[in-house]
Amino acid sequence: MKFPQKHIAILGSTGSIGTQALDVVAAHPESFTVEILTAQNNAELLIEQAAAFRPNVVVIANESLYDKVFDALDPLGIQVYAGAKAIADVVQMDSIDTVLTSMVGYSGLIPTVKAIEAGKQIALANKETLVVAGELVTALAREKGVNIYPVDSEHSAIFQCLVGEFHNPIEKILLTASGGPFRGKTRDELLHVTKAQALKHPNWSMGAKITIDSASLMNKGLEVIEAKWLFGLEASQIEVVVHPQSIIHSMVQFEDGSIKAQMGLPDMRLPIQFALTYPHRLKADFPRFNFAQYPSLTFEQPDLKTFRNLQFAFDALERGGNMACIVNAANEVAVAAFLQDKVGFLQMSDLIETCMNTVAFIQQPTLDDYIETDTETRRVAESLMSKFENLKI
Ligand SMILES: NC(=O)C1=CN([C@@H]2O[C@H](COP(=O)(O)OP(=O)(O)OC[C@H]3O[C@@H](n4cnc5c(N)ncnc54)[C@H](OP(=O)(O)O)[C@@H]3O)[C@@H](O)[C@H]2O)C=CC1
Ligand SMILES: CC(=O)[C@@H](O)[C@H](O)COP(=O)(O)O
Ligand SMILES: [Mn+2]
Repeated sequence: MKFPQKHIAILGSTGSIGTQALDVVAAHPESFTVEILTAQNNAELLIEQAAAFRPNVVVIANESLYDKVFDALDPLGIQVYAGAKAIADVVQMDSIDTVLTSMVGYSGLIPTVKAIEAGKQIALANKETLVVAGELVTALAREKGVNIYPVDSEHSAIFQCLVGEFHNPIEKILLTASGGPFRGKTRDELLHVTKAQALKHPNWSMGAKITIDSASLMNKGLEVIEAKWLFGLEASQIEVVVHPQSIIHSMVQFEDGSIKAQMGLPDMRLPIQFALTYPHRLKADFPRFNFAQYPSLTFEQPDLKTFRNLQFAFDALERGGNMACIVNAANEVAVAAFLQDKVGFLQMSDLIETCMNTVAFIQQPTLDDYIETDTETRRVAESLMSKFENLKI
């Protein structure tokens, strides 16, 4: 079977996933045409990428940067738009068949919904979309006959284990977690950790938000929720296993007890490429794993009492409705505040817990309810923050 050329939009092309996606494209120019690139603030890199990959369209979300991007790219015949609404509009263009959602945070939700409504295939890096509105988004994808291919390394691993097994029920998945830079630390030791320490992930180089999420195990919590919606699982079928080396990217256990694992060196280009090329595997020169260099692969249980965010994610799954949307919005405010030295590391969890107990719960949310919940949670979280700032340890 020949791999058909894909016409892609890369949302968040200037980020960690976006730039690695462009590396994948550059290595296979015959397989991909980049039609659309988008970014938030990094106009210089967006212009540079557009000059190299010659998309038809670019969008800069920050409207104040429109003139700068337009002046650079209009002479190249590239259409330039600005604003969040423009991102949600361009993903519906006829010229594309696939959208890689690699922007960070809640900003991914509406463009992903619009792309699915237009029947585009989704390569999903933006896990927050499924955390906020997984039930709605996956139902819409089924209705429109759209596939959502996971980019997140763990979910790609699970997907790769399931190829050839789609008719076999999953008994459970084993979602691996590195444990982050603070694995093994006590709450007392976490009281005074700095953002510089939290930004040092042991195995992966990623954007700031997901790196802080990894340090607090919120990333694993978001991934538990992401896995539920991608693979149609109950919370009881999702087990988190700490695996500090990040070589086994996750595992699936079937009903006969067999466990399949997907392994490799930590390198996001592989899951990005597989999400864009499934069911094909394109030849790639990513560095190969060598067992002799890893004589010991180790496993341990997560510490949910110290890293409370992971427990909150399981609680949110049990509550259902808009609870995961509340957790996500509170976490986005908490992480931004931690990165600005406004709250301490452990206070991020306190902020999320208070929002979970404060913001109105809705059992059957509509898209408008999710949007309202996100806005309301941010309002509550910001107002709580002023109190937390005074208490900062
Ligand atoms: N990095 C990784 O290895 C992995 C990432 N993911 C997920 O992929 C997503 C992207 O992560 P990552 O690449 O690390 O993030 P980065 O912060 O590196 O990049 C984010 C991208 O999104 C753009 N962006 C930021 N805010 C907005 C906004 N409000 N509207 C539109 N665009 C915006 C940024 O533009 P600008 O540069 O102009 O600010 C940038 O292009 C996240 O959801 C993350 O959880 C999942 C697995 C692994
Ligand atoms: C590369 C990737 O998928 C990240 O989500 C990574 O998994 C973060 O690692 P931990 O959250 O396990 O520390
Ligand atoms: Mn991951």
